[in-house]
Amino acid sequence: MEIDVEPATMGAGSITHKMDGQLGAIPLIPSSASIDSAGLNWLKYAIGPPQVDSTSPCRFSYIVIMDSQLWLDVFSNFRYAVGVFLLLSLFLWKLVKIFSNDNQSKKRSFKSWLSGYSYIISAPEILQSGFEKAGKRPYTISTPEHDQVMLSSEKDVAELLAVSEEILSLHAAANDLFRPKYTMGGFELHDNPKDNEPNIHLRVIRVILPSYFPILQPILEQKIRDTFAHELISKAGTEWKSMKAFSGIKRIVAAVNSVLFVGEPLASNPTFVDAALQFPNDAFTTAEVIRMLPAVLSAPISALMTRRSAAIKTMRNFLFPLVEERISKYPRDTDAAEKPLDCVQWLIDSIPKDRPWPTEKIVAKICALWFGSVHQLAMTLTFALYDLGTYPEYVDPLRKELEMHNTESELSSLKERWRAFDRLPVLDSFLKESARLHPSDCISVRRKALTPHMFTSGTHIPEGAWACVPQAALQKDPSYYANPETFDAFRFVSARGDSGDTHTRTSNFTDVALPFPFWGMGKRACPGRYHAAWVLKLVLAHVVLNYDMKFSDDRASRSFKWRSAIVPRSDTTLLFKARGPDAPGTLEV
Ligand code: HEM
Repeated sequence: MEIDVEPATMGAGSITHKMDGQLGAIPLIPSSASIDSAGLNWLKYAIGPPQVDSTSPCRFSYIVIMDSQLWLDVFSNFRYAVGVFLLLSLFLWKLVKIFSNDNQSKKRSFKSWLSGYSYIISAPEILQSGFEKAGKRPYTISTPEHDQVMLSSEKDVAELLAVSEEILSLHAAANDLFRPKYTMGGFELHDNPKDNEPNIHLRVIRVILPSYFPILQPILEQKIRDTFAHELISKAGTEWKSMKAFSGIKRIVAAVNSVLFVGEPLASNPTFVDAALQFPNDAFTTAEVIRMLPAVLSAPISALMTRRSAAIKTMRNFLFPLVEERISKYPRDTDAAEKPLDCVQWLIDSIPKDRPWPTEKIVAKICALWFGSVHQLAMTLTFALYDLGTYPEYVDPLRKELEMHNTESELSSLKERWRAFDRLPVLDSFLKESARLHPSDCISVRRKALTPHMFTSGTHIPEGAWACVPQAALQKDPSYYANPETFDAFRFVSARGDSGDTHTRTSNFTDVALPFPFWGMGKRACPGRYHAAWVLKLVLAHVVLNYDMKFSDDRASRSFKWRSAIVPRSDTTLLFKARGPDAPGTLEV
């Protein structure tokens, strides 16, 4: 099969060249897989999960055929069954429309339909081979909804970041992706022109929260300890306990984030935490379905799939009284020491005195922050644990480093201990290497053209098209990384070996740069990256210090792909064995 990849329009002309696609033959889905009703995983039932050959991640294939047990599983979940049914109907409807055209346009529309829809099931391969052929020149990829111009040279990306947001906008791209009008109870992600303080909530996450990391770390460690233990299921006759990796980790991340966002006691209220986890899950899944349906179906289908925004409504029902109570209980002049330490409070305290916000706006900003805070973090953490299971040779160096940290920082102040923890080189490098090779998305820095834009190189972004950076390809680019396909947890430290104390970092996990666009780039680079890196380190440290860990099986494929996303499969189980009474406890700060 051939897939179209067009070099981006250079000035007036546009050339099209073809690449060999990598769609191919077809393995079967294990029928024992069970539905993770909370995740995006229903999609694998619609197209079948790719079986990735771990030695050559680019060669994989899909199946559209399923066994009867799988169909039973799908149709036992009414909402997902409706989604699958509608998508299949849409495919058929489009095909009928195409084949009712005259011969010439039949061929043309079938080709563009095919290349757009190839993107849904093979985006990682299309993006990678486009990158290899283009050699850092811009190239264009078709998706079912719009064209994407991929930029990867220093010059093009610097220019992309400098263009005004009224021309190339992240928030407009996010609105297209997540359809918040239908999936998030009505609020929009894009900048409201009447909002004079559009960035206050971002500052809370980027600046204020990190300043409290040292004080909050012991509280978070306790939460991680408790939630982790709660997620483990004992198996009779063995010391090993099991956890469904992705769903367990999502619940751990939601619990930890709840402490940081709303504080106790709400963070321990299961109804709130469940709704807060369900809200982004519902939004992602529903947005995927309605993106592909005619606009007229967006409202009824989203109402059906989100059960009339049940999760976000529950979340808001908790947040409204919380915000109002905080405003009345802690007036501005309250001593800071008496105030709760969480994002709700810091946001309230950051609002300009002379321009108070309505409760509705505070709640909407908290929900917007929450939306970005769970999924990518949970996917990154799941992939990091997969890497720990796949490359057990790094457990010892990580343990040594963490145990030494525990001993050395026993008598230090909270701040000094946190700083030392934050600087642990092997832990930081391991996570960065895991994110480099296993990002949860092959694309970063998405910007939608609100008006047409011409780059100085002559690359043209038409209105409605997106300019993006091919993250996964850049993170494996041999011009940036030696042996780019090799997992090397010491890649970002000065020395290789397992004596953690002799290492110093050559770059940081949270650094933002073109060879590592994991956090995006420019002034929109992820404001939650310090929070994310901190939580990743705390959970990984907890696992390494307290447990031996392994996979419950040795299957090759532990993720599935949908568009440019790479999502952990819900049926991977991890096994954990406590290291015994002599093992050092969790990290002490
Ligand atoms: C591993 C976890 C995470 C990854 C990989 C990640 C990645 C990203 C990326 C790629 C962007 C777009 C940047 C750009 O286009 O230049 C972004 C934006 C954003 N992220 Fe994250 N993120 C993560 C965790 C978080 C967390 C924990 C929070 C909140 C606590 C958060 C909040 C946000 C927000 C609010 C934006 C939009 C920024 C803006 O509007 O200017 N992210 N993130």
